[in-house]
Amino acid sequence: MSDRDELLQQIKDKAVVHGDFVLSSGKRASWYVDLRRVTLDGAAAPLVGRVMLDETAGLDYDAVGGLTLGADPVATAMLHAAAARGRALDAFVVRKAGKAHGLQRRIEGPDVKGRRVLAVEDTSTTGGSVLTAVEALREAGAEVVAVATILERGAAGRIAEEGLVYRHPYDVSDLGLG
Ligand SMILES: O=P(O)(O)OC[C@H]1O[C@H](OP(=O)(O)OP(=O)(O)O)[C@H](O)[C@@H]1O
Ligand SMILES: O=C(O)c1cc(=O)[nH]c(=O)[nH]1
Repeated sequence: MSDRDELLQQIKDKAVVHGDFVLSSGKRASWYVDLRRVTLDGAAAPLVGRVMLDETAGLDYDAVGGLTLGADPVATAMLHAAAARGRALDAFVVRKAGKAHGLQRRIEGPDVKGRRVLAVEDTSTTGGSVLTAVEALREAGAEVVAVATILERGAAGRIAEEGLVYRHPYDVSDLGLG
């Protein structure tokens, strides 16, 4: 089975839940995809790294990250998958709010100023979270070359409005949902 097919099966088996949920945006939904159960799973996380690298092949970036928390294990999975392929890729974490002590950084990790970066998420419904990360990255002087998520849940139009390239290996139709 290909990495892409294997990861899709892992998502179906481990992350999809049905019920009545309030989403990050405040909207309600009858299904939820808890991708943390995949991105923090020992068998699935390496697949996340490889599939997301493959999905973004051809884009020129050397650092990856997004708004904590969902983006964090996506970025580190990509970092490790890249290292296994002999490619140097840094990761970063965008805080939801600035930090008042220590170095008072909003974006943690190697400096992103002047670098070509990829903004990632586990999933994107309205695009609010990933676009918050894009804004913080631009403020910090990074060039955001694209946005990438594991699962596109409805944000494609909003991301396109911002003129950003958007890559995602799966959307809701792959899960038979929506
Ligand atoms: O496209 P959006 O409408 O922004 O929704 C998607 C966001 O919702 C989830 O995070 P959540 O806000 O639950 O926070 P967490 O990452 O800290 O768990 C998910 O990880 C995305 O970041
Ligand atoms: O919109 C969200 O908050 C959201 C949807 C979803 O399926 N999974 C998730 O982690 N967040």
